[in-house]
Amino acid sequence: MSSPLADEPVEPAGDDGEPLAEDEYADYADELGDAWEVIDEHHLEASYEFPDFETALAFTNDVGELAEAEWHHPDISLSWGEVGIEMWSHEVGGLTRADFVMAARMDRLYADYGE
Ligand SMILES: C[C@H](O)[C@H](O)[C@H]1CNC2=NC(N)=NC(=O)C2=N1
Repeated sequence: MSSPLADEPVEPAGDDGEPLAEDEYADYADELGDAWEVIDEHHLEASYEFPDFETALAFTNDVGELAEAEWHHPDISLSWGEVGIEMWSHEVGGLTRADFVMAARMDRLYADYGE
C-alpha cells in the first residue's frame, strides 16, 4: 500500500525556491516505503529489485513516463534485476515536497510489479 502522498499533485519547488530543511520534510520521509533513504539532507535515494533485466527495464520506462508527465525527473540507474533512483529538485538544489510525491508515486508503480 503506497502513501497517500502519491495522490498529491507534483507541484514545483516551494514559492521561496529554497530546499526543505530536515524538520520540514521529516513527516513526508516517514510516509515513504522502505526502499527510500534521505541522503545528506539533499536527495532521496532508492533501490528497487526485480527478477531480471527485462522487468527492471519495464519499471524504468514506467518511471520515465511518470517523470515526463509530471515534468519532474529522477536520476535512474538500470542494472540486471535492479533500478536505482536519485530524486531531488535541481532548481532549488535540494528536496521539495514534489520529490516525496514522486517517490510515493514510484512506490505505487513498484507495487504493481508485485515484487
Ligand atoms: C528545464 C526543465 O524545465 C527543468 O529542468 C525541470 C524539469 N525537470 C526537473 N526535475 C527535477 N528533478 N528537478 C527540477 O528542478 C526540474 N526542473
